[in-house]
Amino acid sequence: MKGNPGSPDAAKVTPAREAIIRVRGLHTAFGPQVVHDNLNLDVWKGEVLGIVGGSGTGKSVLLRTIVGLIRPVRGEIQVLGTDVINGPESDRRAVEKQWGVAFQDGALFSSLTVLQNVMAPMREHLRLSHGLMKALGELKISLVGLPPLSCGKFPSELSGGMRKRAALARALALDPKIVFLDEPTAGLDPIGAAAYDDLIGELQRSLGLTVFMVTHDLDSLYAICDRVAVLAEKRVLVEGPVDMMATVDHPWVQEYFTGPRARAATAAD
Ligand SMILES: Nc1ncnc2c1ncn2[C@@H]1O[C@H](COP(=O)(O)OP(=O)(O)OP(=O)(O)O)[C@@H](O)[C@H]1O
Repeated sequence: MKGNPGSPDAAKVTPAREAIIRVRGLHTAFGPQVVHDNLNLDVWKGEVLGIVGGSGTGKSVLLRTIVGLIRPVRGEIQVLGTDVINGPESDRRAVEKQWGVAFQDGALFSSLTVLQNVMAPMREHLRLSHGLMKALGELKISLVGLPPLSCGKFPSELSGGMRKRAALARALALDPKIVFLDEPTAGLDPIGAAAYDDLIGELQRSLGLTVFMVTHDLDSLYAICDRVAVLAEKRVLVEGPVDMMATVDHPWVQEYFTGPRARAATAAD
């Protein structure tokens, strides 16, 4: 198993792959509450990385910190080689166009239609004609498996699963290199969740995306994740392929990856 990049033996065991996201010495806190303390993480180009951990271990905070919604107390985060914490704002703005984010609840603009939602990042970052943005928006919407009819619907007129797909279409609006997903299958029935996993896997392969996915869904981990990073004790406790997690000697990791739900997910894989 690959060690935490902060560990002394990391250089020996880390394969020569390109880190598209590199987090070093991250310290995040809300007042007196420390969420991350000296957290290190590498996300490899082209992988689907699942971020797991008990409730409140800081998975969503990590995602939100990487995409610039939360300012850490200290630490370094490089995305595509750009220092997004301490570098110039213009560099951050440039790299921001290269990622898309789909939040758990979709976080779609309720007063905009699905198509207008998908076109919103294009309006902000691209200088294209309305017709071209509309055509691109419709393309993204079909890419995530939504019917053309959904283009004119408002988020409140969609099912939960459709809202998640619409959020994904918006995350793909600018042809990003990296997609951040916060609990993408939460609230979906098992068939809907499996279909969403298939979609992510297919998009990752066809578009060459790197996917950073916060999840509690063991089925997703086994179905589409190349690697898993476990958050515990305010840091990345361990990272490596999902089928190696059962060998990790840590109570939470053992319970999570060898419990009955894990056995069911492995059997279904
Ligand atoms: N904006 C905020 N202000 C204050 N505290 C926050 C804020 N956002 C998160 N926290 C706290 O940070 C901790 C980590 O939250 P986070 O949402 O990252 O957990 P999580 O690992 O994603 O949990 P879950 O699996 O339950 O979603 C929690 O204790 C939470 O209350």
